[in-house]
Amino acid sequence: MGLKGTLDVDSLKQLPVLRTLSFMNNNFEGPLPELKKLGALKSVYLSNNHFSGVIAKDAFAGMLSLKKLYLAQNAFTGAIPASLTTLPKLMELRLEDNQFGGQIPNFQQKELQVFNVSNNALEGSIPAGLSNFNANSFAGINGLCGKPLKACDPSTPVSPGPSSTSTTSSKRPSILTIVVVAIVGLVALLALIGAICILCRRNREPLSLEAPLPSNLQRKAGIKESNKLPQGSHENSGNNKKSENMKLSFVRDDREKFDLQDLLKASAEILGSGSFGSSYKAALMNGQTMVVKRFKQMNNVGREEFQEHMRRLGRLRHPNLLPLVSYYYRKEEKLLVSDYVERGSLAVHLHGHQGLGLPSLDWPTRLKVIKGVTKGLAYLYKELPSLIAPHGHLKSSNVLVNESYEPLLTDYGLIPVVNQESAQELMVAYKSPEYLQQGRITKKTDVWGLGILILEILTGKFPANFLQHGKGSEEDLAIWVSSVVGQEVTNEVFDNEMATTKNNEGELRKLLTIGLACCEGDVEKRLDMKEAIQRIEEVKERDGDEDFTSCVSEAEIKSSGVLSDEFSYS
Ligand SMILES: Nc1ncnc2c1ncn2[C@@H]1O[C@H](COP(=O)(O)OP(=O)(O)OP(=O)(O)O)[C@@H](O)[C@H]1O
Repeated sequence: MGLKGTLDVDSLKQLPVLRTLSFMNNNFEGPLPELKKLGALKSVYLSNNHFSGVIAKDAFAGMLSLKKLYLAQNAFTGAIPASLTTLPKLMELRLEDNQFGGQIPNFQQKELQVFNVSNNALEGSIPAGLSNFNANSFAGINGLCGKPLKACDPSTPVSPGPSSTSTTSSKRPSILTIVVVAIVGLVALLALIGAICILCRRNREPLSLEAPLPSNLQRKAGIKESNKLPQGSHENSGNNKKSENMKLSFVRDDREKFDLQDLLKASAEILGSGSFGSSYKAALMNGQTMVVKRFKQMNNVGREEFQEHMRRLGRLRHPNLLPLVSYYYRKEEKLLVSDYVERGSLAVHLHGHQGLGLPSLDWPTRLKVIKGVTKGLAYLYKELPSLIAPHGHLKSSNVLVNESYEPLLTDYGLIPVVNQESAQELMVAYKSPEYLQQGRITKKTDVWGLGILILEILTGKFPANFLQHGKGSEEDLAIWVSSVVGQEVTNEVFDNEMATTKNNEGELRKLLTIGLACCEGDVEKRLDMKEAIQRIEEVKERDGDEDFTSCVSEAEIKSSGVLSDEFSYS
């Protein structure tokens, strides 16, 4: 568009969900904008402008989500910033047609798929981590050597660590390298001695985590850590029982471990405040992004029983369950840690998508979500037979969706550990008609939750009680459900953003009828989970579909064990 001038990053900071920035093919000038102020960016396209000058070494520090960076065809000079080598998710880097000098920093990211530094003034050897790229990625640079280009002269400096900015000639750096190596060696030795001293001291005086870094989880969340915590290792080697009990406990073996300290120091962002407390997104330095949910009312059982229950939840494995990764136990509060799911919750996709510029969910996607939720529930029923309501807190904000819109249930299986009083006040299971009328929860309580969810997905209406976080709104929900039940099923009932056609009308109605049967107030008349699953699996995307869809679904169910003979809720 021929835009020119400089970019005002500070004004863009007011767009917290901004993920992609593109000003390619314009006439912007001046130094590289301070992109790290927009730390959540995933893609930055600034190629073919007039940006110039040296880019600071740490210009990209902390941009842990950055996947694509296009700065080609500008007039940048100086070294390629070393902080680029620390970006865990970097997949595409295009720096061609600039005047970058010095050596290429030591890129080692395995995800890197596109890399181009051609037509710059670089020199030295190509780092081993880049040797698989095509020679075109390094074209037009005489000073470079090593795979995929010609072999290096023995005197050529080996690719430097991330902080090198050397622009010296090919002979002198070898002396420089020796000096650098000597200094690095000395520093390493001092660090080792320092570490030994610290370790010795730690044995006597456990480290306190009272020194929060700016913008870390501890400060944002106000998580109290008055107790002394165990040392860096998650496998506490000491016999100190108190320390043993203060560690972050992993319930899965297949996950890279991290410490509570790592979590507390991670840069954090609040995802939202639910009925129990807040959930935080924490970006760890090792590239993992986790969600930490704080629970204050979770003292229904003692420590041992709590731990046993967490281990039980940790053993669950199903494509439609968000796995619990680890937890932290403290008498006053518990933290449950799971993976961050980029696409967020079903609630956002159903009710908040317009504000975020997301498309509304179409009918096939909604059907897929309902089928996935059903499979996840069936699995919970099979694996947690001792729980009367194995999920217990089913609602659209507790259904996350992955990249392919496969639903992932979260906050499941928590009724046994949540304080009874709070559970009654806050958890969806306790809003069921049978609880409100007879004060009981049954094996069909989750079916009722499923029914509400189906109605919510089909009508696009937000059950009022969810808006109010479940407080004092039982009536609203009941009225809402019965008002839907009372209506004749006409097409107006359906969310008009679903873009339905004549072809799928019959199937939509079929599903709505199932949803209503799941919401039947009389528990005896309500579908049980097995019936609900079978009937939902029979729903197809379109009327008149060949039996193909249902055959596939049945095969899927069988392979997941959902409809096996042992499957029974009685
Ligand atoms: N692992 C996750 N990845 C992405 N978003 C998440 C994750 N866990 C929770 N969220 C979202 O964060 C927000 C806050 O979640 P939280 O669980 O604290 O509250 P809630 O689901 O609204 O209510 P409740 O406390 O009753 O479960 C919700 O929008 C939820 O969908």
